Amino acid sequence: MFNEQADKHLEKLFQHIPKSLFDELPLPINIVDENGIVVVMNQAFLSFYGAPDFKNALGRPLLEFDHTTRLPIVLKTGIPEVGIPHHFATGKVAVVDRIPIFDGEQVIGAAGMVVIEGLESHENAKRIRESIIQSIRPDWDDNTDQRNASGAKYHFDHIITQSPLIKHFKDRARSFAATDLPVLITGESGVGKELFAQSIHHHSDRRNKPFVSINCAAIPETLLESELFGYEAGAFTGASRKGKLGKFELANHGTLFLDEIGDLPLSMQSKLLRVLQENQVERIGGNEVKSINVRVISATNRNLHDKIKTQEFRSDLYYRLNVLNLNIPALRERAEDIELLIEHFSSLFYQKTGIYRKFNAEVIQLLSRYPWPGNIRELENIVCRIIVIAEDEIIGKELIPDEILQEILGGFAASNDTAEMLGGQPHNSLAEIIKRIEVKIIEDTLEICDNNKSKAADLLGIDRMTLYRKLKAHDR
Ligand SMILES: Nc1ncnc2c1ncn2[C@@H]1O[C@H](COP(=O)(O)OP(=O)(O)OP(=O)(O)O)[C@@H](O)[C@H]1O
Repeated sequence: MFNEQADKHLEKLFQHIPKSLFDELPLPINIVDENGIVVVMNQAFLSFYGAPDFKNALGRPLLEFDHTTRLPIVLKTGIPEVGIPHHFATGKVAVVDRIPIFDGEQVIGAAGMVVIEGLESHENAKRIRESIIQSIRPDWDDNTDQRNASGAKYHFDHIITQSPLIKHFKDRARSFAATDLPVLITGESGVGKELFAQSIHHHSDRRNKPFVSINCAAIPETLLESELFGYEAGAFTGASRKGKLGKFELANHGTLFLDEIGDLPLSMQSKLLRVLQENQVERIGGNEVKSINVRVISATNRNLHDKIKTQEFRSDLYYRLNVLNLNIPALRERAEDIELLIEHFSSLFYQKTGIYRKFNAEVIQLLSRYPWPGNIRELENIVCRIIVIAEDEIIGKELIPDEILQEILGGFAASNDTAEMLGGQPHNSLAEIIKRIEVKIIEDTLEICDNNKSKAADLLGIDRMTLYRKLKAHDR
């Protein structure tokens, strides 16, 4: 079943398959245009879906008919999602592929294909599926089998973003992957430094070799040396009888990710520098020197320049590690990603649990004003926390945790610039300015709390009587 608008998409889709076969394809397919409007649905899809009114979805937004669809996300990210289990709104569960359709660099639509059990193993269906994927994106490399091959779970497709800034960093990181040089990734906690490190490994020639990571802040100083370099049998009291391989040896021919490198104790810094200079390790208690071939990616949320000034970090080690550099921006510097990430994490939650919740526009707007000190990790955590307690399908602002609301309100006050507070009259007294700020904060809080004065008083950390008194004093 398809309408006239479908032609453009079908042209792309059917480079290798005659158009007339579309309705006979045993593979359930639906296709949306760049606005998420359904332009194609084949008979197999309608039969699979089993909801008779679904054929009315043609020409309408897919989301209206199936709130569980991730095709709108694929439209935004341009990233294929292949072989993913999906719970449909009808309760059916199937393995699906979601493929963006490109015209040059531009995403002009997305196709959803149901790869049902049994159908997947059917040779014909498999061939057709591969042919469709190839015709949509001949250069696309099906990555489903690459996961976990090396211990790196993530690759660039997992970095969800619509921010030009992050897209730029992804491009830069891709070009770093083509080299074998050390990379230092800096940025606040939770911005995705490890995601970038794993993606670089995955995109490099070392992708089928190990990706080994060590958190330099989490391991006690006394154990760090044996963790990094290993030890021989009976090297010290309490050592294992068999000895132990260090992370460098484990990562041989692959990538070693040194997380929280800014917290590496000084004593270890000189040992690490020596290994990096000589490309050789010697296990504790051993007398054999072993050559190693490891690419090092390190990350830190510390300011290493400051640490060098205070002599807590060796400058020679810094220059060795910081040949290529990525400084990942905080989430608040790319607020345009917040809505997309909320959708992404709600959708992941849904895939895992079958619980579907949608954040309303006001909540998204409020959360976009929160500074997210814990960045994406914090956002993911808050999205899950809210979904778990939400009883209704649509999530409203009353479910935003109080501590987050308080921060948002503080932000409102700070963002009211001085000129506005001065009301255009530079000769206002300080008391007048403070009064204006107070009125504004109280008004914003009441608005957020739907005029519920007890809740507003709670958020402002004052008792209800004080709030009434202030409202009266300000003629509100
Ligand atoms: N752009 C993104 N899209 C989707 N998920 C993301 C993105 N960036 C980060 N995440 C997720 O956020 C969490 C934190 O990311 P990650 O561990 O890479 O951050 P980090 O900067 O290394 O943190 P830390 O400094 O605390 O080690 C992970 O669950 C990661 O998968």
